[in-house]
Amino acid sequence: ETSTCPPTPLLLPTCAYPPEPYTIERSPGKGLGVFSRADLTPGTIILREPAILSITPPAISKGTGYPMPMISSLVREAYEQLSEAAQHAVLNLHFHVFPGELENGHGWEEPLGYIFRTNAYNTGEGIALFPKIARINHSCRPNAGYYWDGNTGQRVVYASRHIAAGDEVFDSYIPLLLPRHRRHERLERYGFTCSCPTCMLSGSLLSRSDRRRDDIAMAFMAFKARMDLLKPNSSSELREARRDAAWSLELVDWVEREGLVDYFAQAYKIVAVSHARVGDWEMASVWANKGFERRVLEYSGSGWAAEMGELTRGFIERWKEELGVGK
Ligand SMILES: C[S@@+](CC[C@H](N)C(=O)[O-])C[C@H]1O[C@@H](n2cnc3c(N)ncnc32)[C@H](O)[C@@H]1O
Repeated sequence: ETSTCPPTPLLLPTCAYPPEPYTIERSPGKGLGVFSRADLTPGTIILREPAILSITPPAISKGTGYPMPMISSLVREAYEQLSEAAQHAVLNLHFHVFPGELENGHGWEEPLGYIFRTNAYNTGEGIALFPKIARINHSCRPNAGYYWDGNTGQRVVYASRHIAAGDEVFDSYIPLLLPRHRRHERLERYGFTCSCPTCMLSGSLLSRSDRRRDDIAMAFMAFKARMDLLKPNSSSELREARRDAAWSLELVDWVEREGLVDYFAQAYKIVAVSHARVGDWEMASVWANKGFERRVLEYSGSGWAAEMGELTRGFIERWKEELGVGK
């Protein structure tokens, strides 16, 4: 069971898992779900899958939705090209319809459009269905992340934290830096109310979590404006930069407490850059390296991993200069 490695390379140099470290089973209250068959360390690839049906949607202006009848007919066209087995796999997918929607006649009289709305993911060029990945349920504290690998034309799902054998694999369908009521609004189109550990909090624990997610979103925005690496020019600017550096560590604490693994790298980068601004090259190097490790774990071939690697190398050079080593 554990001897054969998958044909596609794992990020990890050794393969201690069965070829497919997941299974698709019933998940109580959630329909089908994907479950881990082994203890998975962060970064382990769980699933790679090419699209079974893909469309290139028309360009839309930001903030407006796709014209649904048009999407529906693009999906229908693509569906007609599929083999019978592939058509069967598509029609087998779960879909959500709002009461009365089927009768309203907005061009979605058949399930294809609804199947697409409930299950499709973005690829580099379009929107597509992946029948196995479509079985992954949502959590606001997910244990899996994903990316589109344009080189192989596959969507890749990886463990973003440790997943024990038998655990359900969850990704997130929505942005997570929102309080619970706003996350639930975003999830309405999927027809369920999330009951993940974060959504099940109540009283002061829930308000704390909601506030933290809001605060993290605001802190990310505030830091974005200060990531220019300019050295402080006056004693007041230096004081402010030192305050930022201390605050950045608090931001990491919030992100880690919320278990928002998808945002760790972003928070670590903020700590690194904030400490670089005040000339603390040791802290800058250590935190940039943490961010780099995280980016590599998420997707070693990404531009973000390359960028974080560059930043880390630069900070380490400055640290070495300060220590007078490597000359
Ligand atoms: C992309 S599908 C996921 C796989 C689906 N469970 C199935 O049986 O095919 C999305 C649907 O799964 C269900 N779902 C996903 N996450 C859920 C959750 N946290 N709690 C309850 N239902 C969930 C909802 O019915 C949703 O419309």
